[in-house]
Amino acid sequence: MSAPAGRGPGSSRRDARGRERGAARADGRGARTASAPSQRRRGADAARTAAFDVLRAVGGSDSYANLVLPPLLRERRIDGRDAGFATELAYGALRLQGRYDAVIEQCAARPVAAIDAPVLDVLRLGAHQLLGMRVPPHAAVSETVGLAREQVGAGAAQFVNAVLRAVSKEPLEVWLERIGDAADPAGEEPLERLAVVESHPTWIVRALREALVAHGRPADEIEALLRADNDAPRVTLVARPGLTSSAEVVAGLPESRPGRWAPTAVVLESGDPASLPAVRRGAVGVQDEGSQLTALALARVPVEGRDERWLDLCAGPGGKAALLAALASERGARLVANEVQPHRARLVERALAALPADAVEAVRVGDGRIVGEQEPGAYDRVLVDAPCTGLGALRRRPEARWRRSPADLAGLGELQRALLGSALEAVRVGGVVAYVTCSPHLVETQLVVKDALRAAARRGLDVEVLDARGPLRDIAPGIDLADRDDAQLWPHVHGTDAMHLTLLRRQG
Ligand SMILES: C[S@@+](CC[C@H](N)C(=O)[O-])C[C@H]1O[C@@H](n2cnc3c(N)ncnc32)[C@H](O)[C@@H]1O
Repeated sequence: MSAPAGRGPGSSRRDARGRERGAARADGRGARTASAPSQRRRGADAARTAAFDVLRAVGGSDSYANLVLPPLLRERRIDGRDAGFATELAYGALRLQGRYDAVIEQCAARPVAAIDAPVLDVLRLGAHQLLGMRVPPHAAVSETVGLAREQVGAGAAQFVNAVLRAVSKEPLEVWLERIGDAADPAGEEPLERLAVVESHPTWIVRALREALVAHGRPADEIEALLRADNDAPRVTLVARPGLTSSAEVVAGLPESRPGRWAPTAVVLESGDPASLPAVRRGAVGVQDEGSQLTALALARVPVEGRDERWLDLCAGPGGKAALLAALASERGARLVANEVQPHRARLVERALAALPADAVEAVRVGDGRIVGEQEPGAYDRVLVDAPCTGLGALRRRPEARWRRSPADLAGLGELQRALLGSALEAVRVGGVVAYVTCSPHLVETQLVVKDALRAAARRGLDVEVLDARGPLRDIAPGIDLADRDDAQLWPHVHGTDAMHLTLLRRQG
């Protein structure tokens, strides 16, 4: 379902010049900010309406919140604190949807499946203001009731009023106790309790806990991990070597600081990265610090002899390709970036545009599964940043946890095995392959590597698993890694996405 009629760009809330009606926000006359909601009296404000439209687009037409919201804010000229409010409201309501639905069910005395979808979205927004943001209860209820009246109708507004008043009667801690008890009345299903309280599907909680344990971390860290998934991540920038440095970026941006691990990383404390001149000219990109570490580790691990041709097998949209090409350029090597989807290959071209021409041999559109057969032994370093469930980046993709299902693992697993198999053919003897996922799910990480090594052995390839801790510790001294050859990063430990890295060398 698309955004409700009349609420999209150019709707009745915009005047003939496309400006927000009534508020004269840009002039400051009578401005109402989302962060001072108690001062508002009528209807729904622009920030809440934007958040509502995002939830509708995500729930109704399978859109991605982080693709819908930024252009919507730009079109409606919502900026500054209002933009921050709309973002926190939409993303928070989506991340914590499981928790809020359980609260709403108790207050509405009916299952959420029996509530019309637009009304449920309004209730989720109200619940997040009451239980997840510091919006005064009176303002949260009255503004959200106004939103319901405007978007769904008077009858719905009454229902929303009654439910949100009930929600507002208890603080978050009481609700967490109640929904936890409802999920686990006998006290025998702690994962069910955790799943509802920390707002993750149970299968994901189980998979994340297994991955923690397999990587030498205590099972009870799962709670901290789920909480980290519920926090809004900071924007991390990558300073592309040869084009700029993290020190230069930090010196030019008062609202930034160096990253924790990667020498290329800069944390942006506030502001829109797209507006930064260095980002516009391609010297700097937006990239999670864990992603940076995986690309840096592939470039760091020693190879014997020739080190001239590097391959990024699954390159779109090009974040790691741009970092790899920058690193390749520094030592006279060249990158081939391959991507199966033409529109994503175009994004790779754009990401690589700022790099010296001799750093990039080609950006190709092609199926990575056959590159090994087409170009056996042609590359010195190969990155397989495999398509995956993205369970390691749930904090960045607020709706992803509700979209994914265990059934996704089968199709992705087949693709991941084929891509890694192809990479092991494409790398020369003595060269290295990095297998990377932004998922810690063991089926996508350890199991894929195990199967791909077995299949490679059947084809007569001799492949050694390298200790990824060496290059990672060279890059990030003191980084906390398990006592295993492969490396798993975690949001609650490292502050990065839960990136997985296995490094492999062709021995024969
Ligand atoms: C995890 S993303 C890569 C992210 C990228 N390395 C970056 O840092 O921006 C996986 C990519 O693999 C691509 N892909 C999926 N199947 C593929 C295939 N058979 N061959 C090559 N690329 C494929 C997807 O379209 C997607 O762009």
